[in-house]
Amino acid sequence: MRPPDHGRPRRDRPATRLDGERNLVPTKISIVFESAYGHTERVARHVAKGAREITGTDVELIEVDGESDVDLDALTASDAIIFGSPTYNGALGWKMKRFFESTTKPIWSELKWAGKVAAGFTNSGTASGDKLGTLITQALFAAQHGMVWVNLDLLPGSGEDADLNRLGGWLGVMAQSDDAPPEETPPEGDLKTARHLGRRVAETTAKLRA
Ligand SMILES: Cc1cc2nc3c(=O)[nH]c(=O)nc-3n(C[C@H](O)[C@H](O)[C@H](O)COP(=O)(O)O)c2cc1C
Repeated sequence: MRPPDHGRPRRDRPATRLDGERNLVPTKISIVFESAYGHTERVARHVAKGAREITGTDVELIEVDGESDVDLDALTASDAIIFGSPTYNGALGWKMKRFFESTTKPIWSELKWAGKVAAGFTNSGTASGDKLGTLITQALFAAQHGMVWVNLDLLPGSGEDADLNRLGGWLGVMAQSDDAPPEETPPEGDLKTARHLGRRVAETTAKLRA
């Protein structure tokens, strides 16, 4: 019996891994986020930074304010949508929920976002803080829309501030802010993880478009 060939290069088709030099497929990624005090916004900016490292990726940051409606046509024109929210009471914030519900009639009823790439991130005050509740809600929303969820392909960090995947999550980015202002927290490891997710979404989106 032949051993599995996971990870071996295939010679019968061109390599599909894309990097900054080789991504010739232009893609558009929208990052829709909520943030009351700026910590989740900082995470969003690092997700954007990672995505922009992949040449040809156009990134737009859209903050939901709970009053104005998000331009759903702009999102429909995107190849990928990344969702970000603080965790409040173990779930996502109401502004994000309001945005989710605003898509049901105009978007979900015709499955207009089916096939788009999706991913998510959250920030909360404590290390766990039940952040998973937020990420699960984001992923379920994407699933109901027929979107393709991108997770984190990372081993867990050991909890040190600079560790990639410091808090050991896989469904999306988990970040932690304490009482310090957003200039000081979340720690570098969480921001690094956010950049990683941005790059991974951009690479995956370009591969799917190619
Ligand atoms: C109403 C409320 C509920 C909260 N619930 C949680 C929680 O369940 N878990 C947690 O770790 N932090 C919780 N926090 C802390 C927030 O998650 C944290 O302040 C927030 O992520 C900061 O993000 P922002 O600066 O983007 O608003 C809560 C804060 C508020 C105001």
